Amino acid sequence: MSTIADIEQLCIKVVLLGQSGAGKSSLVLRFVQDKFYANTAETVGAAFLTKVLELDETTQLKYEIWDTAGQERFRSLAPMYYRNAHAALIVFDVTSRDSYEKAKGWINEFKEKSETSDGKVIMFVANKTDLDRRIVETSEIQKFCEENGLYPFETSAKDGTNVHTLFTEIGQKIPRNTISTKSSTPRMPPMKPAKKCSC
Ligand SMILES: Nc1nc2c(ncn2[C@@H]2O[C@H](COP(=O)(O)OP(=O)(O)OP(=O)(O)O)[C@@H](O)[C@H]2O)c(=O)[nH]1
Repeated sequence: MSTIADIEQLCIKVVLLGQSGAGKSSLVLRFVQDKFYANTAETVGAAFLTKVLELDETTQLKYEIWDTAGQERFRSLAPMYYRNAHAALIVFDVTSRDSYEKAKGWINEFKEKSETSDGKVIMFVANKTDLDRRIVETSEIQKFCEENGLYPFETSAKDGTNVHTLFTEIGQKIPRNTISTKSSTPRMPPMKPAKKCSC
């Protein structure tokens, strides 16, 4: 019957890495809930959030997002969260050179230790671009990304600039053959949630 649809769900694992205060949790909350909080509690260990986007009538993209804690005392936990991730968002605060330098330090660690197969996507995310006391300039970031094969992205979790685009681009850049899929059982409209994937 034409009203029965098979919904395929593609699951991608995304991890956020970067110094404490860079705005990792704020970016995730902007994407998942479209909210921003001026005062946030520091992340302890990691937080896990999901969001499902409809790609078309028969395909959903499920983001399984690990928002890691930036405090140094949690650093040794990070491999648990970035292992087998399809994509990493390495985030820094454009008003802090220290935050930028710390972000650079995450790149090799993720490249070498994430154990993700082909098609690893690394977004180098310059956050807090709404602030006028910016220190790390776009030209410097672009040059660094060109030299290191990264995708540069400028965002503001506060005003929402580029946040949705950042996450949708991740979905587009990850090669489809590296993403696990699960077809839901056939179902009738109105739509029920698709069967959960196991990745
Ligand atoms: N102006 C501005 N402030 C931001 C932005 N993103 C985050 N903040 C603020 O920066 C502070 C830290 O943000 P968080 O999202 O908690 O930072 P985090 O990287 O998750 O920090 P940890 O959990 O400690 O690793 C909070 O006060 C946020 O409100 C932004 O884009 N613009």
